[in-house]
Amino acid sequence: MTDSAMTDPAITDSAKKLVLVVACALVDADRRVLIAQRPEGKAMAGLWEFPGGKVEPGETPEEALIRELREELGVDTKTACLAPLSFASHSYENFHLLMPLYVCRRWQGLPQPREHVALKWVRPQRLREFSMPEADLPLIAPLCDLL
Ligand SMILES: Nc1nc2c([nH]c(=O)n2[C@@H]2O[C@H](COP(=O)(O)OP(=O)(O)OP(=O)(O)O)[C@@H](O)[C@H]2O)c(=O)[nH]1
Repeated sequence: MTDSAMTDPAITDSAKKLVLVVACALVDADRRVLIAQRPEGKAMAGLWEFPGGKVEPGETPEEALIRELREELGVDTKTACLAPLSFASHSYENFHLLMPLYVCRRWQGLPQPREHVALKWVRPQRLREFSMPEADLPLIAPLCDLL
């Protein structure tokens, strides 16, 4: 590594693995957003996140999100019901997260916490009262603006 690569944060950041994760703000009729609490034993345990997960090879982001919503919450939706809102680009210690956030207002089924400890419907203005992953914090303002 050159001297400049060791001191320039842009260059050192680019050495981190880029991880593509899709996330979704499910929005109910009262304009509340669904957040889910991460279980013990996982990184960032106890934090409240938007449902979603990593995009697997061969999947579009929308396919990945539809799969994750089914696996994590037991709800079904389709691409036409997923509206891109914003994205997070955040450097964690071991990887750089790129996370598009979609809004979904139409789905089938009642969300169940299949992989999380708990689920909560929250008005976007109250999201700051919950501990969320650092990457998610800039996503709160666009949700407040929208809802
Ligand atoms: N689903 C989701 N993941 C988020 C959010 N914010 C955030 O930093 N992440 C990070 O993005 C990654 C999500 O990938 P994941 O859900 O497939 O990974 P995981 O750690 O739960 O499990 P895994 O690595 O065993 O698959 C995690 O590192 C998670 O901490 C968020 O709002 N929603």
